Amino acid sequence: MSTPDFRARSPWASLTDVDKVHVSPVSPGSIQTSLTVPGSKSFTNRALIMAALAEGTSTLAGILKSDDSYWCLGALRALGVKSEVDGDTVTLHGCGGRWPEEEAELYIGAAGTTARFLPGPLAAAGNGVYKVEASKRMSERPVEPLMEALEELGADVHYIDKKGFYPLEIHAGGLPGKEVTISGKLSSQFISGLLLTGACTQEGLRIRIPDYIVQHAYVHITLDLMNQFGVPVTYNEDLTDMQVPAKNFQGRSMALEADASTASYFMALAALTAGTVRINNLTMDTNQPDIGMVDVFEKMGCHVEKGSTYIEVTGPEQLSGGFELSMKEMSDQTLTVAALAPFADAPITIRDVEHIRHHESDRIHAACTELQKMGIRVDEYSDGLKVYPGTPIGVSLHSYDDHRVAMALSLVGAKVPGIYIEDPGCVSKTCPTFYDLFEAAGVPIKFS
Ligand SMILES: O=C(O)C1=C[C@@H](OP(=O)(O)O)[C@@H](O)[C@H](O)C1
Ligand SMILES: C=C(OP(=O)(O)O)C(=O)O
Repeated sequence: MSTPDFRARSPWASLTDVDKVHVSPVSPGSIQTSLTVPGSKSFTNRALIMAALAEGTSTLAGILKSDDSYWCLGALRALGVKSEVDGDTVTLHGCGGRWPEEEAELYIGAAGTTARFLPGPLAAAGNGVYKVEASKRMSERPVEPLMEALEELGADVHYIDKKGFYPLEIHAGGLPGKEVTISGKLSSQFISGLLLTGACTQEGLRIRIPDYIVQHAYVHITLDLMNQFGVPVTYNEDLTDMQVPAKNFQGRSMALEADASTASYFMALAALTAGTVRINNLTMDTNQPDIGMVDVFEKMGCHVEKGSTYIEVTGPEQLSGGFELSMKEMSDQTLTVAALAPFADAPITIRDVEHIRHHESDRIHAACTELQKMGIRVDEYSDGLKVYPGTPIGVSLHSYDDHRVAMALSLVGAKVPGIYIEDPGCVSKTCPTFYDLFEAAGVPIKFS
C-alpha cells in the first residue's frame, strides 16, 4: 500500500498535519447551496507553460493554486522565467522561445501535465542540461512513448534511475522538427506535450496518431489555447493528423475556466443527497471532458439546469442504475461514478478505462478495494468495474495519495455514518480547498 509522498505537497497545500477526516452524513434534501470552484488544472498548467515560452507578458486570472500548478510555476522559475502571483492571478514575463537558464534542476511534483508537457519544450527551446525530478508516483507513471518520440526528433534524454521513467536529464540543443508518430491509447498528455514541442521546433511538426486518443477533449483544450497564444495548429477531425507551425507563442491576458472535474464532486453531492448544488462559474460551454458528468447525473435521475452562467444539479429520492458507461473520454470521473453506484437501484458498469491504472493510483483497483472494504459487491475488469447496489458500512478508507480517490470517497461519507478518509491532504494536488467547500456546502467535516 502506498505511503504519501509528502515532498510533492507544496506550500499551496492544506491539511499537511492531518491524518484523517471524518465525513458525516447529511439528511436528504438538506444541501441547498451554490458555490464557486477553483480554476482548471488543465488550463492552468497549459497556460503557464505557453505564457512562459511566449514573447511578451501574460496575465492569467483565475489560476488553480494547488500542488500541480505550484510545482509547474516553480519549474518555470528555475528555467529563468520571472513571474508574480497576486491572489489567483499570475503575471509571467515570457522568455521569447528560449529558456534563459542553460542549466537547471527542476522538481515537478506529481503532475502528469507538467511531466508530459515540459520535456519537449525543454529539448526544443533549451540549450543546456536540465535535470527533472518528479514525485514517487509520477516516477512510476509512463513517459517512455513521449520520450521515444522526442528522441526520434533528435532529443537527448538520459534516464537517471530506470529506463523509461522519471527522474531524467535532457541535454538540450534545439530540435529540427518535421514528423513524428505516437500512440494516443495510453495518455492524451503525450500528444499535448508534442503539440507544445512542435511550436518550439525549427521547422514545425507533423504529429500522426496511428490509433486513437484517450480523452481527446484534452488535446482540443491544448489546440484552443495554442491558438489563443498565437500558434494555430491545423488538424483533421479525429485528431490523428496535426500540423504545428514553428512559431513563438505570443503573451496575452486571459481568464481561465473553472475546473469541471472539481465541480463534478459537488454536483455528485447533490445527486447523492437529494439536494441542490449550483456551480456558479461553470457552464456547458467548455471543452473539459468531465462536463460529460452532467449527462451521467441525468441518466441517474437528477434534474439538471444548464444556465448561461451556471449549472445546477438536483438529486432524486432514489438514484437510478442499470447501465454500462464507456468512460474513456472522461476517465478522471470513474471514481466519482463508482462512489455513487452503491446507492443506485441497479448495478453500474464502467468500461474502457484501462489507462487509469497508470494515474495517481491504480484507480480501478483502488475503487474496487475500498468499495469492498465497505461491504459492497464489485467485479473488477482489466478496463473497468461493475458496482452492485448495497448498504455501505462505515469504515476508514485509504486514499492512495490520490486526490480523486479522497474526493470521491468523501461523497460516501455524506450518506453513510462512520466514514473516515485517510490522508485527506492529498486533495491538494488539484483542490486544496476541497474540504472547506464540502463543509460550506453543508457536510460536517472533522479532522484528526
Ligand atoms: O491534459 C490534461 O490536462 C489531462 C489529461 C488526462 O490525462 P490522460 O490523457 O493521461 O489520461 C486527464 O486524466 C488529466 O487529469 C488531465
Ligand atoms: C490523472 C490526473 O492527473 P494528471 O494530470 O497528473 O495526469 C487527474 O487529475 O485525475
